[in-house]
Amino acid sequence: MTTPPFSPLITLSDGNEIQQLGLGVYKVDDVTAAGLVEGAIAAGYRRVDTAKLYYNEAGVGAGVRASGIPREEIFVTTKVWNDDQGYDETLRAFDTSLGLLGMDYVDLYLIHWPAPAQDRYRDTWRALEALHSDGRVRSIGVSNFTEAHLERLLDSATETPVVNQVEVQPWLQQDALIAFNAANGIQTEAWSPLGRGRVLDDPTIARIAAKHERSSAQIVLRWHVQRGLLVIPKSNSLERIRENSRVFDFELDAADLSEIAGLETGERTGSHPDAVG
Ligand SMILES: NC(=O)C1=CN([C@@H]2O[C@H](COP(=O)(O)OP(=O)(O)OC[C@H]3O[C@@H](n4cnc5c(N)ncnc54)[C@H](OP(=O)(O)O)[C@@H]3O)[C@@H](O)[C@H]2O)C=CC1
Ligand SMILES: O=C1CO[C@H](CO)[C@@H](O)[C@@H]1O
Repeated sequence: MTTPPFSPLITLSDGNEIQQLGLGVYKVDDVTAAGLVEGAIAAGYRRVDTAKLYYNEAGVGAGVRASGIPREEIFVTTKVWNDDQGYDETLRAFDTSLGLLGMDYVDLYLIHWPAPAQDRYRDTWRALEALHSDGRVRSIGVSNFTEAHLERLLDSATETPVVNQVEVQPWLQQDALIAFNAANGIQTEAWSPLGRGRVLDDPTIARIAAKHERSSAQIVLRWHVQRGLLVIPKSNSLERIRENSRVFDFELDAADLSEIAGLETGERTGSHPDAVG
């Protein structure tokens, strides 16, 4: 029994539509990924976020096929890893990813990190533009780009990235970067939206959860949704995957939003973009 899709669609600046809430699969092994993706699609998910780095592109592709839902109704994101940056290297890495996925196109291809010490992200971006123009990638974007990286990229780019996927969670709210992205027509996507599970014990979140009779995860995901961000929570449990999808039937009020705004500490659960690659 397949549940109908639950997620609202957001229109990207290239005109393509993307489900606001999708499934993240970092640290899900290849075999598990196939079953989880199939189960998530049965539960109404229509979007999966993977990467070469996650070593589960084959499992994601298998799960999509096993779901029985037509390929064009599922949105698949993958990413070029730091070791594959550069024009020719990226084209080769993309072919490998596509082969592992067992697909003939990817919906969204991202530069995983700017890796500024390598200084190859502008060449990498040219490869993404080529993949976009030949139709093998529907939308192109970046991940972990700061304002400075984006400004440098935009100086030489023909196309503007449509998505910037960055860490956003209640301790790292990224107001300035989200505003910069929006001013440039770039949709912000929140990775580790649950702070890798760590923010779920926050007493403020727990209090708001009790008030709405929801779980802490649902409160945090609803906060992302109300901020207009794309969001990709990960879980290894189908029960939690279903729980994480039930965030479109209640609303946080102004007092809740202002309490969550007060949780900003600047604490990252992942690395700073200048420190990777
Ligand atoms: N572009 C980038 O550089 C990055 C991208 N990402 C993407 O973002 C996705 C999400 O980020 P991720 O780092 O996985 O972390 P998340 O913030 O999604 O948190 C995942 C953790 O929260 C737990 N969890 C999930 N749902 C619930 C729930 N309802 N109740 C209690 N605990 C819950 C999971 O445990 P359990 O699995 O046991 O349920 C897991 O430990 C990744 O999977 C990946 O796709 C992530 C990091 C970097
Ligand atoms: O996508 C990712 C998952 O998490 C890793 C560890 O923090 C990151 O390096 C990577 O970007």
